[in-house]
Amino acid sequence: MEFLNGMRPTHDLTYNDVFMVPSRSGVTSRMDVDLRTADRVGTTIPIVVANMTAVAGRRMAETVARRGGIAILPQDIPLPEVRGTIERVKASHTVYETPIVIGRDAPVAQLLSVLPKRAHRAAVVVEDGRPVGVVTETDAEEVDRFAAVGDVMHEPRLVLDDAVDLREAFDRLEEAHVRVAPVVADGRLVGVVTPKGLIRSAIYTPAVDERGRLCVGAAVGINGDVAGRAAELLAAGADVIVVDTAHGHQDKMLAALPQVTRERDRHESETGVRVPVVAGNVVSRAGVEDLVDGGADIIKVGVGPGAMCTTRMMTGVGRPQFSAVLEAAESARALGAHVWADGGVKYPRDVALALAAGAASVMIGSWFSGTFESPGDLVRDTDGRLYKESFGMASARAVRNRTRELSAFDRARSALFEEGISSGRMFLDPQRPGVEDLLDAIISGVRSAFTYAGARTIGEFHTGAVVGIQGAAGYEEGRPRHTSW
Ligand SMILES: NC(=O)C1=CN([C@@H]2O[C@H](COP(=O)(O)OP(=O)(O)OC[C@H]3O[C@@H](n4cnc5c(N)ncnc54)[C@H](OP(=O)(O)O)[C@@H]3O)[C@@H](O)[C@H]2O)C=CC1
Ligand SMILES: Nc1nc2c(ncn2[C@@H]2O[C@H](COP(=O)(O)O)[C@@H](O)[C@H]2O)c(=O)[nH]1
Ligand SMILES: [K+]
Repeated sequence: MEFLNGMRPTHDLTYNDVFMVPSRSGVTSRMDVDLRTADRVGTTIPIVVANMTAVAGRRMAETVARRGGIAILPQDIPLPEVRGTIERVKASHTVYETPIVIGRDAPVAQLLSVLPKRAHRAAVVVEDGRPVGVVTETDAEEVDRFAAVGDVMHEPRLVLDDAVDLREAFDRLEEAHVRVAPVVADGRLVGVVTPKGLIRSAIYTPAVDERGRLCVGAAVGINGDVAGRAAELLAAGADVIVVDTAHGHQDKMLAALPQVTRERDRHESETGVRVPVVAGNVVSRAGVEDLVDGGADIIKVGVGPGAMCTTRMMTGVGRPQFSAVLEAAESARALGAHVWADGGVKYPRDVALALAAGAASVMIGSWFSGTFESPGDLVRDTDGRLYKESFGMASARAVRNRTRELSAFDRARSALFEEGISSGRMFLDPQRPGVEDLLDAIISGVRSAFTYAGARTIGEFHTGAVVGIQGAAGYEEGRPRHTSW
């Protein structure tokens, strides 16, 4: 990346402080852009879902991996649960969406509580493994909540065989005027498809492991039995291990990290699979160097930009994220390592700018918590707007959960040191309520940014992007106006 006209920033920059100027481009189509990442994680788009309890669960993980990204399961989730989640993500189909299955005798009230769990918002009634009914929210409108699903469902108008070609499947859905259809293999339900999902399957390449199963990562903290948890995560099939703490440039991290890389090396010698290790968070050259020295392949960068994060206001500590990523990426590159830009992403432009600064991938938390696929329950506010509750991993709420093994006194004391919001409201965008809708926006924005820079790959974008510095008025000028002024 270079600064426009050799400009030299006089202070550290946030994403809002910068813009990119177009360069002469030989990339004439946005479809010619290849967004595979160089960090050896297996992602085909540079998007990582943050290890936050309100964001990364099973549905998020499989949905994002199907489109080429990866989710990191948080360090606070008990091991048996993490194992089960990894197993189920790996068992999910790489093309077809996981169906919501409901019994014929289940009450409509139950149906309505499970429908928002998937963006396709339809459930399938299955008998002996075969789809015998499909039921949507419309079917349940103005029906008694205690009525049985069997009374409101309709027979599937279209059932597709799993050998069907994606284009043909799309045409058949359109012809049948069907919004969602079950897919079967030997008559048994294996998934569902929607027209939009089929188009996405033609655009995105799933992130898969060496055995062709969807990828998912998992995090470990720096306290407790770090080596033990890392070994368990590797045995469970995690495709990347994230060693994560607020202050990544501290002795405890530097002691924990080699324990994890040792387990990773042992796993490699036993299985032949090398699982990348990510460590963070840091924002300085020295921090990057020490973590790479400790064996990390990827450095997670960002202190304070997160939406749920109060660190900067509590401590004054942190660093404007664009400059943090720029410096960290430069140091990491010199050492053969990579950087994930973590936190503060609110628009597709922020992802493009993080990549311009040199990130291999970009981690997103809160923005994705406001989607159907995040783990929380869907809630409606007094104005009827749908939202999910989000909370920071250093909030009193998360700390209380993480320290549940400690004495009441120690738990209460730890919770005093909160550096995060305990109850944020992340509203679902009515136009983009699913995480795949957000991915579509992000990826189309990023592909477009690459063509403006004349870059076909993330590597070319790292070198080719030209970045200028702007004031608040420059940023404001770029915002759309939905009403007159
Ligand atoms: N990117 C960011 O800006 C931040 C991210 N987070 C996220 O919150 C989650 C929890 O992280 P974390 O709070 O580190 O909890 P952890 O459970 O990982 O514990 C942190 C450990 O580091 C010690 N420590 C020393 N200095 C600090 C410090 N300044 N802040 C926090 N801990 C410190 C703590 O000891 P003791 O408690 O005795 O001080 C404790 O032993 C992680 O997912 C992390 O990414 C949290 C804050 C900032
Ligand atoms: N200081 C805190 N940082 C937090 C907390 N919970 C998460 N985080 C960090 O934010 C990013 C995600 O950023 P977002 O803007 O996309 O939401 C996450 O990966 C953590 O590094 C917290 O409680 N305090
Ligand atoms: K913040």
